[in-house]
Formats: sequence, structure tokens, C-alpha cells
Amino acid sequence: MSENKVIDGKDFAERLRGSIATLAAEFEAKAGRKAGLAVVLVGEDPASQVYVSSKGKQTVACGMASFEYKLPADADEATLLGMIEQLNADPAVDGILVQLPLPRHLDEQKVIATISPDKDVDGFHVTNAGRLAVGQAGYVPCTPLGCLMLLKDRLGDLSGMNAVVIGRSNIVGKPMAQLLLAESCTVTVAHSRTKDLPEVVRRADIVVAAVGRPEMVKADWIKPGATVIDVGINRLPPAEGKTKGRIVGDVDYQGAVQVAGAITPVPGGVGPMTIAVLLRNALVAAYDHIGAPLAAERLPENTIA
Ligand SMILES: NC(=O)C1=CN([C@@H]2O[C@H](COP(=O)(O)OP(=O)(O)OC[C@H]3O[C@@H](n4cnc5c(N)ncnc54)[C@H](OP(=O)(O)O)[C@@H]3O)[C@@H](O)[C@H]2O)C=CC1
Ligand SMILES: Nc1nc(=O)c2c([nH]1)NC[C@@H]1CN(c3ccc(C(=O)N[C@@H](CCC(=O)O)C(=O)O)cc3)C=[N+]21
Repeated sequence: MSENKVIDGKDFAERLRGSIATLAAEFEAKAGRKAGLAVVLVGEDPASQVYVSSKGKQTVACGMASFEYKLPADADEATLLGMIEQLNADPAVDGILVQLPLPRHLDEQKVIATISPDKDVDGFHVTNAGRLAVGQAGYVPCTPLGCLMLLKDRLGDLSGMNAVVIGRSNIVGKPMAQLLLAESCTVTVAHSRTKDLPEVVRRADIVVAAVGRPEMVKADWIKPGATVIDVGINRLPPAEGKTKGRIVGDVDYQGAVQVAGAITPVPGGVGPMTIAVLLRNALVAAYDHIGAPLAAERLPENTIA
């Protein structure tokens, strides 16, 4: 019944990776080297290890070079910053991603500030955050850009729509709000101090949930027909006799799918888009680095100016 309501991020991401692979092969023929993405992981958080290895595999599958660096959880700041400086200077590396969150003794802002803005494929450096805020071309954080691609694919022109973003983090909520504003949505950013969140969400034509609370957004908060993008990745406690719990989003999917016009599932929604957009950003960086920037119309799913 709800078949066409489901926004299949896995399928969209697969198609996106297909066009990235074509451009990556062209890049290699032109540059005489592969486009390269470096991922730095500090510590041994099992979830982070899974993401990093899946990023590495998809990078290689798209015909790009993957460089993985691991540091122990107690690595000192100078070691990490030194590694980033080296990657900044390495001509084989087009994009650098430092997996977050970092162990508490490391200053995240300082680490991000050390990444060269032209290799900052996560779009977390203040230079790229500033470019997004003032409407200049730059690297846009992968998760919100992936969400925007799904929204535009489903809805077309977003102008004039009421969008509610739940969450105001620098990596998801804030850049998501900027992107929707640039698409001429009327944007509300909700957070832990927002009064009467259900009532705020009921006004939304577009809901983006990026909270980190399992199934917090209920079906009766959703305006009938609204488009719901669920960014949350939450692992529930394991059921009796099981070792691993299920992964759920920030939205009560089973309820919301009855009311929404369209909704992303978890898994299989936003998550796969994040990695595909990361590869896209790395490829954009690679072409920039050889002085042959990709023309906007050649950019896969170019949704921003
Ligand atoms: N699919 C993907 O590719 C990705 C998924 N994620 C997932 O998205 C989720 C959000 O990530 P991230 O932005 O990094 O998380 P943060 O913890 O940095 O931010 C969470 C935000 O949610 C707000 N919040 C917390 N509780 C409530 C509440 N009860 N009501 C309203 N707002 C609330 C917080 O408000 P306040 O600012 O007031 O504290 C904060 O702004 C997580 O589940 C994460 O795992 C993240 C990145 C990528
Ligand atoms: N510097 C940095 N950049 C990031 O982009 C970044 C980060 N740090 N730290 C962690 C978060 C989280 N994140 C995800 C990526 C892919 C999936 C993903 O592919 N999820 C699949 C599988 C989920 C599963 O089963 O585990 C899905 O939703 O279908 C999820 C989450 C990137 N992040």
C-alpha cells in the first residue's frame, strides 16, 4: 500500500555512485592518477570501524583510491594534527575525512580547522560552513546534501514550503537548514529547548529529523501528506537472547508511514546517501586539484549553485 511512499535512499545512492564511477574513470585518464580519499579513525569504536570500512570499500568500487589511517584512542593532539598536515600536503589525496566523534581529550574544532578547506570533503571547516551560509560554492556536509537530493528528487521545486529541521548540530541540523533556506523554504529549526515540538512539526510540509532519539517523532505529529526525512541512526538494546539490537531512526516509521506523503526508512534511507555524497565531494575536489573543475551540469545530482 505504501510502496511509493518509501524514499529508497539505497537505490538512489547506488545510481549516484554509478555516475561518480564514470567521472572517476575519466578523471584517472585525464590526470594519470586516481582521485584519492583519506579517512582517519582515532580509537576503536566498533560502529565507527564499520562506517570507515564501508566508506573504503565504496571508494574503491567507484574507481577511487582509499587511504585509511588508524590512530590509537589515546593518540595525542600533535600526532593527529601532524598526520592531517601530511595529508594536506600529499598530492595523491584529494579529500580528507576525520571520523567524528573524537575521543574527549582531542579538540574537535582544532582538528577540523587543520584540514585544508579545499580537501574538506565533509564540509565541516568554518570556511566551507561560511561559504554555505553566504551562498558561495564550497563543500557541503554530506548528510544534509544527501537529504536535499532525496527531497528534490521527490518534490521538485521546494520554494515556499514549510520545512522543520529537528536538531541544530554543525554537521546535520544547521547545514540542512541553510540548504532548505537556499531552496526558498520557510525554515524552522527545532532543538531540545523548543516549546511544543509536536505542534511545530504539524505545520511542516517537510520534516527532517536529526536528533539521535529512537522513534521520538510520532505519527500524530506529521501533517498528512508531508515528506519525512529521518536522519537518525539509533541502535536499540538487544532483544532477549540476541547480541545486537535493531537500528531505528528518530521517527516512528510504522506509524508515520501511514500519514506521510513520503518517508525515508532506516536503514536504507539517508545513511547510504551520506557515503555516496562523500565520494561525490571527493571527486569534485580531485577535478579542482588538477585545475579542471567539473562543470556544474556534469556534476551528479548537482543541487546547489
Ligand atoms: N544517516 C547519517 O548519515 C547520519 C546520521 N546521524 C544521526 O543523526 C542523529 C543526529 O546526529 P547529530 O546532529 O550529530 O546529533 P547531535 O547530538 O549533535 O545533535 C542532536 C540535536 O538534537 C536536539 N535534541 C536533542 N533532544 C531533543 C528533543 N527531545 N527534542 C528536540 N530536539 C532535541 C539537540 O538539541 P540541543 O542543541 O538543544 O542540545 C541537538 O541540536 C543521530 O542519530 C546520528 O547518529 C548523524 C550523522 C550522519
Ligand atoms: N567526519 C565524519 N563524517 C561523517 O559523515 C560521519 C562521521 N564523521 N561520523 C559518524 C557519522 C554517521 N555516518 C553515517 C554514514 C553512513 C551510514 C550508513 O550507511 N547507514 C546505513 C547502514 C546502517 C547500519 O545498518 O549500520 C543505512 O542507514 O542504511 C550511517 C551513518 C557518517 N558520519
